[in-house]
Amino acid sequence: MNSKYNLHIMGPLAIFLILADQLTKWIIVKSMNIGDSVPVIGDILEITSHRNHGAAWGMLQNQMVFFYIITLVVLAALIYFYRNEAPFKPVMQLGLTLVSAGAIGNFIDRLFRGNVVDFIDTRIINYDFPIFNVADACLTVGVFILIYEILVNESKEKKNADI
Ligand SMILES: CCC[C@@H]1OC(=O)[C@@H](C)C[C@H](C)CCCCC(=O)CCC[C@@H](CC)/C=C/C=C(\COC)CC[C@@H](O)[C@@H](O)C[C@H](O)CNC1=O
Repeated sequence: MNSKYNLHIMGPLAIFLILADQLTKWIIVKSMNIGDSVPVIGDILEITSHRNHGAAWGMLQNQMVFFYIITLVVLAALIYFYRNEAPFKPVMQLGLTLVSAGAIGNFIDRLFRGNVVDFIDTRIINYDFPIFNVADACLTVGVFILIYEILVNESKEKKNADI
């Protein structure tokens, strides 16, 4: 994992995550009615068939054109950073790959379904977290990896500057 772009790893990983996201959503659409819920781990984790016409927490309902534009801008930014900031930085490449796969997964839903299929229904420490999907999980983990990478890099650069 130390070639300049590691595309032989990140490419297949992105494709796998997008396929996993689309396959899980397809199974939910085909096998459950909207609102159906199946307990997996007590009431901590359930599979609930849900549709979101907005963004996280249902923000900006039915603003599909806005979501298309935002997603394309996000993807363009991710490609730019991958080419210009991520060479020889596998952790940053991983974060960018996860965010890209998540954005594409939800983009496919918005384009062909007009909404996003959600089904992972968790209750974390009694907080009823919004129902989400594999693409959201990729986006969120990818965002945290990028935040970590940027913070770690900044602290390293400061240390080098102090020497
Ligand atoms: C994850 C980003 C949301 C995702 O953004 C996308 O598609 C991107 C590519 C395009 C959006 C139009 C633009 C980004 C808006 C920014 C945003 O929203 C800030 C979010 C912060 C984030 C920390 C990074 C919290 C996390 C929340 C959730 C995820 O929990 C794991 C709950 C998900 C449920 O509300 C679920 O119903 C959502 C539904 O699936 C549609 N998903 C989206 O809009």
